[in-house]
Amino acid sequence: MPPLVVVVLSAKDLTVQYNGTSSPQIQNFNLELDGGVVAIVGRNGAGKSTLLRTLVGIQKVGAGTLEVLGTDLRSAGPKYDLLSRIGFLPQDFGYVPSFTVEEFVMYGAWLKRLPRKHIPIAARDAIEQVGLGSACNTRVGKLSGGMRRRAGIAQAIVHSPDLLILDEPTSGLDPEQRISFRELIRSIQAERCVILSSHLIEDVRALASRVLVLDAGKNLFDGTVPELEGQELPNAPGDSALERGYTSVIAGNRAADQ
Ligand SMILES: Nc1ncnc2c1ncn2[C@@H]1O[C@H](COP(=O)(O)OP(=O)(O)OP(=O)(O)O)[C@@H](O)[C@H]1O
Repeated sequence: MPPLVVVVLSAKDLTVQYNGTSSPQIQNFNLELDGGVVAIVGRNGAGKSTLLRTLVGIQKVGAGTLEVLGTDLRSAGPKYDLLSRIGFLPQDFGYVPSFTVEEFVMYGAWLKRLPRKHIPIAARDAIEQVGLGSACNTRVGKLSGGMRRRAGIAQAIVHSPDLLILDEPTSGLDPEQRISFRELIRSIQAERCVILSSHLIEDVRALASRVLVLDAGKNLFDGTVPELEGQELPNAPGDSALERGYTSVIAGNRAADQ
């Protein structure tokens, strides 16, 4: 018998529009996902954060359908069960500056309804995984930007979510930490699906089993890293085949729009 494929996410003709804007920020977006690490790339304002915010129910679905871990995101009412299975690191995440790293991560675990007796150990584990063990008692407000982002990643993984959604997780990390972050994602990807947005092509190449190129809210490309490299057009700008493939996809779409 073939293995059972569990659909993590299914979006069909998904359209999302902020109130007061004249056109949708996400247009007819389609995606079926059953695992792996998916990287969403696109220029500033392409709609990456809007899409990720919609996947976790912060931004509402305009039209089309969206199911995440079997929950229909168009349905009304609280979605505690779904949210307890998702880890989300927004681009600009909130924190109480006076909390220590440990308190910050424990608070995240409590919000995710982890049983009280498991919280201290889960928090310690997550903090160790992001390499912040020695900063456990440091106040979050005193951390450097990159260290604070690592604390954010620890908070996102503390409840061992089935789906991890990270908005530009490596921005502000130093090269060593970016390498550690990739190792962390590799170590957790076997058990859970990861969706991340990134402007950093090396991170995409190192991590992604699937890449989506988003431009003006449209999904222009959905495939593997080698397939995106294969989109390269003659004279396309970029320092690597992947960058050239990416710029070619964007340029091809602009030419088609004119
Ligand atoms: N709250 C909002 N209200 C109205 N428009 C918004 C809002 N948030 C974002 N937008 C608009 O939606 C579009 C997509 O923005 P979004 O932040 O999703 O892009 P992005 O791809 O994540 O960009 P970046 O790479 O700069 O983070 C942009 O045109 C942006 O101006």
